[in-house]
Amino acid sequence: MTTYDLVVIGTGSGNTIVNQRFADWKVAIVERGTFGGTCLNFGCIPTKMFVHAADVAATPSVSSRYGVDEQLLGVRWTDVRDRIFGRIDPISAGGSEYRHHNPGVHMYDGTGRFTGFKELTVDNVDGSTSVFSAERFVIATGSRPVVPPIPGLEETGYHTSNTIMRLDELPRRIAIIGSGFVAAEFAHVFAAFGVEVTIVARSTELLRHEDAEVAARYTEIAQQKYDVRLSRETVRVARRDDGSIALTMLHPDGAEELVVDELLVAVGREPNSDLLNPGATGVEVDSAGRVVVDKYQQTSVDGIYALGDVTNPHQLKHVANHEARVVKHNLLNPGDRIESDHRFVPHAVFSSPQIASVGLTEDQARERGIPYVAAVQRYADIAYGWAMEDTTGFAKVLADPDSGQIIGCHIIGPQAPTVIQPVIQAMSFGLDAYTMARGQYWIHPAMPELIENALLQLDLHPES
Ligand SMILES: Cc1cc2nc3c(=O)[nH]c(=O)nc-3n(C[C@H](O)[C@H](O)[C@H](O)COP(=O)(O)OP(=O)(O)OC[C@H]3O[C@@H](n4cnc5c(N)ncnc54)[C@H](O)[C@@H]3O)c2cc1C
Ligand SMILES: NC(=O)c1ccc[n+]([C@@H]2O[C@H](COP(=O)([O-])OP(=O)(O)OC[C@H]3O[C@@H](n4cnc5c(N)ncnc54)[C@H](O)[C@@H]3O)[C@@H](O)[C@H]2O)c1
Repeated sequence: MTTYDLVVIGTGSGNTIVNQRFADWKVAIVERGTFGGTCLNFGCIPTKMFVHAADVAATPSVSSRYGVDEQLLGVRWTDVRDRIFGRIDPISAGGSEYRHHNPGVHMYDGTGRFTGFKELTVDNVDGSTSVFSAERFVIATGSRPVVPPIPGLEETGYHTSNTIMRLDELPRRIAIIGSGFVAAEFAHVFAAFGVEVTIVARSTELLRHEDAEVAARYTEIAQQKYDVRLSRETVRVARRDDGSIALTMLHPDGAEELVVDELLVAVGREPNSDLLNPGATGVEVDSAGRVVVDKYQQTSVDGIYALGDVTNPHQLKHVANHEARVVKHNLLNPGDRIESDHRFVPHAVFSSPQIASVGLTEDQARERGIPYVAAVQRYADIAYGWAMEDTTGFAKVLADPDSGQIIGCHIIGPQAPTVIQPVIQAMSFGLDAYTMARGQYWIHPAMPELIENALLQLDLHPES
């Protein structure tokens, strides 16, 4: 049986590990799907390219507030789509080509599953089977969309984030089941392109994992832009004779039907650990199906590491990238391993308006009995907010009242994912709120003044 020094399973973030530093290693990479994984092909990158096009399409709807009258003449969906995938598909194909022809790496195109201790069997896409062993493995198999067991869903047909961006034409009406990241981002994209969007949420508000005030503000704004159905349980989906799709939903006051042309299911993602049969090599998996790792990203088996969505509750690319760097270091330096740092994991929702967050929400701080002071700064009260005529956005900062250390920040409004970055930096490097606010220049009148002003409003004692 062939034995490798290292086998990486999954070509999303896992692919970034193998570089020239592994030139002397005998390495194999296994991939069952599209080379490059979720972020490149089905996730972060194409969605944000669609979001940018949507932001452009939405501009005329607000331009008159500046005294500029614009008109949206049309959205050429296939041109939007083909520009995006015309850029992405060649990157995926190029990466695949490189790996298949790189003499230092053996590429297996198929689904890997453990069949013994440090033994992997790959069911290759060409129908053959390969069995090999390795000293070290990296499990980087990611996650996939959850498909809820709604009667009629399979027979009717539906989209997930894997397929929705490749539609042949824009539908007139779309329903999105779910109320998280994917629902918020695609609601913006499709609505900006002129599609009638209905969000069907089980919860009483959208983006309910955000800070309560942010979730409430987003829900309020979404209700003005989309048809938002809260507290709905979809109990049946059916295809009608005219090709449209009927959803039957229960709500606290009874039942209702919704008819649309396309259906997007966006109710979360589950780890791809089941296909891998990790138990056969002794790798532990938790009750949510996540591969269990220690602070070095090592699984319960010496020499088998895991990273990204298959192991982490934060299903985010920057987290997978960070963990890939840790795993790479630990593979190359087994005597001097480093720990991954999950102290301040930020996230952003590229919805309309945009949202960004790091650290504790107010509810979390309260529930954990952590003392804090909070301050809120509205975009409407900073100079750049005047320029944008923003009336709904704000930043909330939470800090320890005694040390001034920032413990959380939550922003809803223009460029939130960019505006929050200095706060992530301050938290990561232990900079207190007052020093952060007064120890540097803040370019006037730029948007980060939102953060400066929020920090200065914190009731810190003593104010150093
Ligand atoms: C629509 C959408 C938008 C997103 N937007 C953002 C964003 O803006 N910012 C952000 O930070 N994150 C975003 N994410 C999340 C981000 O894409 C993921 O967190 C990240 O891609 C996970 O990387 P990974 O390497 O863990 O897994 P992946 O990139 O999914 O790679 C796993 C690979 O393993 C392969 N595989 C699985 N099982 C096997 C097996 N048994 N054998 C062989 N190969 C296997 C899969 O085919 C896949 O190619 C988004 C996700 C989605 C769905
Ligand atoms: N900007 C970003 O970073 C970005 C964008 C998209 C996706 N992602 C990642 O991908 C993950 C998956 O996104 P997502 O939006 O699918 O999941 P999500 O976890 O963000 O939200 C899913 C929502 O669906 C609800 N839900 C669950 N079952 C339901 C059901 N049967 N009917 C109706 N609602 C139901 C949940 O309560 C939850 O609020 C995210 O958690 C995130 O980690 C990140």
